[in-house]
This record gives sequence, structure tokens and C-alpha cells, in this order.
Amino acid sequence: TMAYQYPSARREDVKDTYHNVEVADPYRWLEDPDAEDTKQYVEEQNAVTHPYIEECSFKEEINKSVTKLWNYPKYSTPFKQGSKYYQYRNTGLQNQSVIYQLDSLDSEATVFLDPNLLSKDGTIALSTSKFSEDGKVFAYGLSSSGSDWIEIKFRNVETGKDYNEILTKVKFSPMTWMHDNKGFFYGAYLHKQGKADGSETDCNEYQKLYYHCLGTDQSQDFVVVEFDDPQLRIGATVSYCGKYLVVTAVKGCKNNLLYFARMDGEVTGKLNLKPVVTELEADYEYITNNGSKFFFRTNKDAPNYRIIVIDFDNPDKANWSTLVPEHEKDVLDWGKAINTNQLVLCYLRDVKNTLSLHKLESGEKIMDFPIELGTINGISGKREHTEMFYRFVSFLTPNIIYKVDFSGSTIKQTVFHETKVGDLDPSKYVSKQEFYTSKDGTKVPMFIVHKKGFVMDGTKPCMLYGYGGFNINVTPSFSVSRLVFVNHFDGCFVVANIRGGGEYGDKWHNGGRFANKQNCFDDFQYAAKYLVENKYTNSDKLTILGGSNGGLLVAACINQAPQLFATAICQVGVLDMLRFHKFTIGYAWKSDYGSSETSEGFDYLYKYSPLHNIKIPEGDVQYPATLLLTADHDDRVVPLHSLKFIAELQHKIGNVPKQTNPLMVRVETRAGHGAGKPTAKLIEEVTDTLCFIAKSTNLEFHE
Ligand SMILES: O=C(NCC(=O)N1CCC[C@H]1C(=O)O)OCc1ccccc1
Repeated sequence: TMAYQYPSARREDVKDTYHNVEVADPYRWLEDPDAEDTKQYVEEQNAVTHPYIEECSFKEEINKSVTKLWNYPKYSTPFKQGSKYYQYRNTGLQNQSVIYQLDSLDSEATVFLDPNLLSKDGTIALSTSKFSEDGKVFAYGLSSSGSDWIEIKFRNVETGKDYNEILTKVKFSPMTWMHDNKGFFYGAYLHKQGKADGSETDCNEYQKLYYHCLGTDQSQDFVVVEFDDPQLRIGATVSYCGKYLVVTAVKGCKNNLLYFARMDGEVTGKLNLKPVVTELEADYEYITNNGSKFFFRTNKDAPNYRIIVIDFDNPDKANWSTLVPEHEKDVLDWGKAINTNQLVLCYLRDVKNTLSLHKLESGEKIMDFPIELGTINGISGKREHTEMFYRFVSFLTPNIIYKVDFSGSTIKQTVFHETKVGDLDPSKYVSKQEFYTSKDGTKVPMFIVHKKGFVMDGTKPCMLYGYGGFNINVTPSFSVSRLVFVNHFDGCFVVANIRGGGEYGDKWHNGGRFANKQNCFDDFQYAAKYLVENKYTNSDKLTILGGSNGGLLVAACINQAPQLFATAICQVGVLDMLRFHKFTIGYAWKSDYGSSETSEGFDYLYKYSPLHNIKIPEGDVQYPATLLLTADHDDRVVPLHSLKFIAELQHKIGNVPKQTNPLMVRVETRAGHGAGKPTAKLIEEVTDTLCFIAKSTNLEFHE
């Protein structure tokens, strides 16, 4: 008999031919989110999943514990704009953080903008913003229900009143001001037909850069930059001096083109772009400039990244110079100009950040800032300031804000703020880094966190998290769900820095791209083996988690090695690798995945695509308890991936007698890929996920 009564989904006779290979796609009809039977199917799936989660006998305790630990005050670095300071704050459980304004660092903070007033359920988020040069106007982008679409509004700082215009159909957009505080550049898809609320799936193509004059209607805006290639997304930054517009264009998620335009007159139409880089071969990130000398962080001929100087009066490559050469081991994460003519550089050394101060003109190092094992996750300050703030986070420290004062004869660093979290005592925990050997002999780092006194007898539960793509570094962060798991289930949590990320620069990213993607899955499976061999856990107590590209990781691993895991949590996963490029911004991911449009791309994608590699495991092995999570306004990774995968999984595996573990999906409404999700929905999602893990892995909850 079937363990669970899963909804039935018709299988249609849809077939595609890829380079002479015929591939069936019976759940193609689930790709239409507006079809009645798709909506019906979603409801039926939720009707199976929620009762399973509700059966968790200690759901209330978990929810209380998650809420309690979540309820600590959150602060951004303070940042100065014009004559005022600003700071994002959240008292702990507010759905969205609030922007406060302060006359000085130690004066009374008053509310400047509270997004919680914009919706009753907190689903309208402030997703991006940019003050004008003089700090008198605040441009801000609002997203609804977690979609990538934003609407830009402008607030007069002195009066607190909004200007009349609203800029719509904005997505993946820069926001940058002319130094006259009137002109504003942004990217938009103004010709977009049909829905643009994040529940649609059609491709985002032909983004254009527009010029907006403050106080006028969007209909007056005009195109200043556009490209023939429909898949180019435009970046734009008015230079530090205000005399140039630095324009970039990116096709995928790596490598950009580079142009500039002199901004010495009125902006009246298309800009006269001067080309600097016209081949998609490397990343070039603008840092600052002194006159025509422009500073960029790049991986051009430097897989660990370096700082170069390009003279825009003579931008030919032959004339470029190196300011800070690449480090042979450490990856240059970012750079920021500060204190008139100094440069702060942040590196990643074995997945931990370091921070150093350099002379901007020569690149010469002045000093190192003392940083513990952890991540620098925020910095604020301008070249015209004599102070800066930066923010530190680690597995057991949610937030330390440092203030650096350059105004004296020596540079002074002080702790500006340190967040205490309820009754969390960091001294009761261990967080460490270990290296394990993957299938091909590669040494891969992992972070392990557990309580002191953790018993290494292989009986304890473990949460193993991975991402492995898009040059993303998975560095230490503070996670309530992981700490609740450790506290109440006597477990450990592990973050594996598998290939595909940027932890060791381009070689690490390239090691997990295109035909090398299987290395990500091998690295993750070998992390699981390492944890079992070293008695951190066993396969009946091991849960793997991943989101988005990490959801692909989890789904591929349960197809390839179901015997290794007890439970799998696959959030907003990319699961149909033959068709991902057809929806919203999916085509941009070809820079990691390749695509089925080419014969070699089809070959390696078809071999691991989760939707196409579900099979009944050998012997008495069954699939782990599997929970997919998605949401109706996820326009980054559209929900069809999860719906098609759960349909195929339940069809192929759900009826097999030995399959007693649940195979389910949780589809959230008025929610998206994750960014901007209100606290209430986050706590609900974490509670449900922990309940699913606890129930499926037979864990006991203790206070
Ligand atoms: O698609 C991505 N990024 C890659 C991404 O989101 N991926 C890549 C795979 C699935 C999903 C994820 O892992 O979150 O970003 C689009 C974008 C956002 C903002 C500005 C310009 C362009």
C-alpha cells in the first residue's frame, strides 16, 4: 500500500527532441501557473503536506523556540547621507526592518521609512534604495510578495513626502544619480506585456537603461543605453567625481562588458558610449576614480581577482596597470575607497574574511584590521568621510559593528555595537573548520558547529547545507533554524564549501561549472560520507538542505545517492535542467549550467537533471524523506520546477512499497524566492521545515 495518498497528476504525451534524443515531458501542463488544474494541483499537494507537518507533536514548542531565538534586535551599519545618519533596525520580530534617521551618532533616532506600514502582512519589502549625492532625496524600490519586480519611488528627505512619480516595470536595475541631484538612471522592461507581478514565467529580455528627471512622470523618461542582444542586463554608476557614467552589461551571471560616457552636458538622449571591454571574458567592478584614472576589481588574468587601473583617457588594455596584484591563495572579495585616498580590501582566506587598509594611489598596505573567524557582511563610509563602519557575523555572533575613526593621528577602531541574543551563550558551542577529500582527491573545506560535549558516536542528527555555484561564497552566518536544531535535537550543523562557489576564486567556480557540475554533487556526497565515517552522524540521522542552485544540488544527490541521507530539504530548486533557460531570468544561468540548446550542454545536463534522473533505488534503499519548498511569486526560480519534480517523484517512487518516507512539496502564497520575505512567514517556514526533519528523522525535542 502507498505510504501517502499523493494527488494524481495527468501525464500528457508531450515529447521534445534534443539533438536527435527524444525526451518526454508529461507534466508540461504544470508550467502554466494560471491554469485551473495547476492551481488545483498546488492545493492538493499542500493538503497532503500540511497535515504531515501538523502531526509533529512538538510543533508548538519548535515554533516558540524559533520565535524566541529570532527575537533579537537587528542593526545595519550606520551610514551618513548628506548631513544625517541612517540605520536599518528591527526590534526583533518586525516583518520588515525600519530605516531610522539620526542627526548624530548618539542622538535620538526617528523613523524615516517604515515598510511595515505599506502592507498588513509585511509582504511589501524595501528591496533597494539610493540617496541623491546631497542626501536630500531618497530613491527606493519596493517589491511585493517576494517578486524580483520593483517599483521605484522618491522621498523628499526634509519633508518626508514622496514625489508623485512611480517608476514601474523595473527589474535587475542599477540606481544611480547625477550629481545635480535631479537626473537618475535605472533599468527597466517598459515594453513588457501581460502580468509583471512575479507570478508570470515569461522571459525577461531587452532591458534598457532609462534617464529619469526627478519630479516628472515616468512617461517622460527616455532610453540612454540599449543593446541588440536581448539578454544583456545593464549596470550603471555615476562616477565618484560625477563626470562619467560607468556602464556595464552582463549576459549571464559572470563576465561583463565595460563602457563609459562623459557626463559633461545635459542628458538629452542616447549616450555616446566609449568601449573599454567589448568581450565577455572577465568581471570588472568599478571601485572609484581619480580624474580619468579608474580603479576596478577584476579576475582578468587573475583567477583570485586583483585591482587594476584603467585610464579612461587612454583605455586600451595595453595601457592598463596593476595596483594590487592577485594573491596566490586568498581571493579578493571586494574593495572600497574611503577616507579621501585610502582603499579597504576584503579577502577570503580559507572561507574566512580578512580586512586591510591600503593607499589608494599605490595600493601599498597600511594595516590589517583584526578579524575573528567569520564574515564581514556590511561596510559604510565615503571618501569624503573620516570614519567608516563595518559589520561582522559568525555562526554564534549575529552582529558586531565596528567604528573606525581616521580623523586622529592614529587610526582608532572601537566596537560601536554588539548584539546579545537572548540566552544564547556562545561559550557553550564549538564552531570549527575541517577539510575532507572528495571523490577526485580535491580537498574541500567544511564548517561544523555543535554544542560543547557533543557525543561523536555516530548517533546524532546532522544538518548538512550546501550551495555550490555562481561564484557564491558560503561564509559563516548566524542561523536561528540551525541553532534551534543544535539546541533541541543535540545535533550538529555543517556547511560544505563545495566547488562551484567562489571560495578559492575562479578555479573553484570553474570546478563546478558546465561539464564539471557533477563535482558539486560528488563534493556534497563525500561530505556526507566524511560526517558518517567520523561519527558526527549516520545516514538515518542526516538531513541535507539547499536552496535554488542548492536545491538542484539536493535533488541531484537524492537521485544519485539516496542511501546517504535520511531527509532532504530542497528549497526553490532548479530541477528541470533541459528547460530552465526558458523562464524569467533562467537564461542568465547558462554561465554556470550551459544549456540543452547545444549538443554538449544537453549531454551533461541530461545526465544529472533532477527531473530526468528519478529511478527506484537498488535493493531495500528508498528515497530520503523529501520536502520541496516553493512559492507562487517566485520569479527567480519559477515554481514549475518543483511541481514537475514532485509529480514525477510521486509517480515513479511514491507507490513503491519500500518507499515509506514522505515525498512532498510546500507551496507558499504571496511569497517568492526569499528576498524580502516577512519575518512571520520566515518563522512559519523554518518551523515547518524543522518539524518535517524531526518527524522524518524520528528526533525527540527537548527544552
Ligand atoms: O539570476 C540571478 N542570479 C542567479 C540566481 O539567482 N540563481 C542561479 C540559479 C538559481 C538562482 C539561485 O541560486 O538563487 O540574478 C539575476 C539578477 C539579479 C539582480 C541583478 C541582475 C541579475
